[in-house]
Amino acid sequence: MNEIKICVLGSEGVGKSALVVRFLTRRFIGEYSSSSECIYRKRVSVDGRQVNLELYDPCSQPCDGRPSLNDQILWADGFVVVYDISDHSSFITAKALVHLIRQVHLGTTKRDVDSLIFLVGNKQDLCHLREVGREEAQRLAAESHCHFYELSAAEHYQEVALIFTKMMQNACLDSKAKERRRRPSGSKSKSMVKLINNVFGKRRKSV
Ligand SMILES: Nc1nc2c(ncn2[C@@H]2O[C@H](COP(=O)(O)OP(=O)(O)OP(=O)(O)O)[C@@H](O)[C@H]2O)c(=O)[nH]1
Repeated sequence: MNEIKICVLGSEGVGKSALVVRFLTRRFIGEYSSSSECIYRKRVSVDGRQVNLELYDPCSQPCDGRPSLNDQILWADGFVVVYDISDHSSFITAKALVHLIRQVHLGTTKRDVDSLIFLVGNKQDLCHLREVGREEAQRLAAESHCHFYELSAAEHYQEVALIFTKMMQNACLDSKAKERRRRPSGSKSKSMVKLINNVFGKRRKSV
């Protein structure tokens, strides 16, 4: 795999841009434009392998030419689904997004993307305003077989970097597994052809 596409989804203001910018620049800036969508491109090393990372941060405001949610989901290999721990409605949206991603991929690409969905509770620094319990989010992650992290883009760099790194590693493993699944059947059919040729070749000789 030479390319990994990650889409960051979640309701308005949960900190999607903050997470992406934190990962790419190590900085927390505070205010980000929400009227434009961005695809960030970066060449990264994943377990010693060079890959092109594309990170999609969609805009929450309606804007011209914005791809539909389904198209965004089909475009991506992996998903960071973000909610704000101090806003329960954002968790409900995250839950719906996790279910939608699984449905869309299982229905259209027949891909099991469970290992490539990361549910992320952001704004952990606002725990005095917490509306979403850790256990509630852990339950959703367990039911949906996806990964779960809680962090603060404002305060943590290492945790943010870990999420994106793990996601890229999983995407590479997923593509390797796919290649392996394809290869044995290819070599099996090749050896089957060889076997058939041998059998018929021998018969022809004996005639
Ligand atoms: N306290 C706190 N505030 C945060 C954190 N992450 C982001 N914010 C703030 O939350 C607000 C929204 O952050 P954005 O990164 O613009 O959120 P978004 O999800 O990209 O927003 P839209 O593009 O409008 O959907 C900003 O004021 C950020 O400073 C965090 O970890 N802690």
